Amino acid sequence: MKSKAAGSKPGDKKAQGDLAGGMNNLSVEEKVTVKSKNLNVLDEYSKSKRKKSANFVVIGHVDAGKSTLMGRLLADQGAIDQRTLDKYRKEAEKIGKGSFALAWVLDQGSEERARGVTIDIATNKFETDNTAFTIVDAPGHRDFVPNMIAGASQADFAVLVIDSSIGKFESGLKGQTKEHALLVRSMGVQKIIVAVNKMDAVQWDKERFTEIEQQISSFLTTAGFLEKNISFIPCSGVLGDNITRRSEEANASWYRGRTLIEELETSEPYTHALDKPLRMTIGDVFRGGVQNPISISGRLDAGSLQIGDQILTMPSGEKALIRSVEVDSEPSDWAVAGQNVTLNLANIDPVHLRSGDVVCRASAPIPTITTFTAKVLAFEHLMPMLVDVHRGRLHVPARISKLVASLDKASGAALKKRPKIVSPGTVARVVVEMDQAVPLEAPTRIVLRSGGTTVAAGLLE
Ligand SMILES: Nc1nc2c(ncn2[C@@H]2O[C@H](COP(=O)(O)OP(=O)(O)OP(=O)(O)O)[C@@H](O)[C@H]2O)c(=O)[nH]1
Repeated sequence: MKSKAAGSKPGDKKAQGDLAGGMNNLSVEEKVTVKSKNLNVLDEYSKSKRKKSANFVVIGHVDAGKSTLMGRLLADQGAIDQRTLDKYRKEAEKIGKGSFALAWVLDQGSEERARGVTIDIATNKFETDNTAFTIVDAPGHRDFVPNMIAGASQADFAVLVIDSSIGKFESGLKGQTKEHALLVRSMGVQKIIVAVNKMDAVQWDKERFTEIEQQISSFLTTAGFLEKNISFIPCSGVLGDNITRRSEEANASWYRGRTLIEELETSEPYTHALDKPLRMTIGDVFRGGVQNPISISGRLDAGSLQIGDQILTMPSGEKALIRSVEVDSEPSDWAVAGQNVTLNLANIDPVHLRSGDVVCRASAPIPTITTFTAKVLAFEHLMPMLVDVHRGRLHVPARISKLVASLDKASGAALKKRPKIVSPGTVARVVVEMDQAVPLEAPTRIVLRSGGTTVAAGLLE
């Protein structure tokens, strides 16, 4: 994964903070205590002008224009400098793919450039006045569904990109459009913004837009999205209409709604449980030198923390002290849920830290469990069978031990109790037993895989 997520190497001078200097004679613990300010983090957060953070996943059929649209968003928001953009444009023209230049802002791998298809998940960041956004660009190609699931598992909301051109909308609807939308909903994403893209290719035809709006809207509501959480924007990634600027008069003059960026700004991250117990899933572990032995990075799922706090890591049950904190690669005294952070730790052996482990506090530890019930969307036939449970980068051998019921997608009501088999496209409640105890609690997003294929994805109950 080409993640550019927060995280400097622990050898960085900056990460060591000013713990050195005149405090060389103190033990690590004493140094940390000296640095700790004992802040009321939630007060600090509400006083601070710090921007809220939001992650969104971009989904849609192959070639719907996802990368171009997001490249446009990044370029217009100033996240890409003009020189880089010009360079991409020149390179693209050299191999006769001029129109791909914007997409390259996201699809940075050379293999992807040659094929013009997004393979991996790229994370990209941009900011507005109020929010720091991270885009997880999900690929539209059929083979890449597992990557898209990883993207969806980090998302606060989704942008569904639809190709409005004649024939393309229809084939997309039969292709990944529905599959992706159903998947993000099953993973607990509640809000979806539909970018009705390539409107330039249908001469900004209002009737075409309305037809697409009606069809997608009826599908999304049966997939369990509430009408108030769905919005539609007629736009063109290539031309930039209704992305960060209003459409030209001659184009969608009939549209008075929000631009994509305005819609993103009004989308509140769905769970930033600031006042809940601390939870942070470790993404990466960095080992450094003697001075600065160990750092971890990841996103704070819930709660808050500050320099000097003692944390507990699960499942090892080991404690550690927070020496320094970085939020989005900038030094900070504290961090709250929703932020991407790097923590430099003291008093812990790195063998106790692995990506996928969970950071919490001894006063409110995350439970470690071996059995759970989940509401999942099936991609393959489900029956009592062996599976691997994936949560972020954690994966554990397990088995589906019981099919409790198949469920109505919209209401979640039981349709059939104790089915013998659940067919693809069905939402079901299942019981899963894992081979080892794992730190997991509701409503974590999980994926079930078997023999290298994703068989189901959903939420722990
Ligand atoms: N007319 C028109 N063409 C567009 C627009 N946006 C993208 N395209 C073209 O559509 C094709 C696919 O665009 P991409 O941005 O690569 O599509 P994608 O959805 O990211 O594709 P994958 O990464 O393969 O899933 C390219 O030829 C683009 O130039 C648009 O707004 N209008």
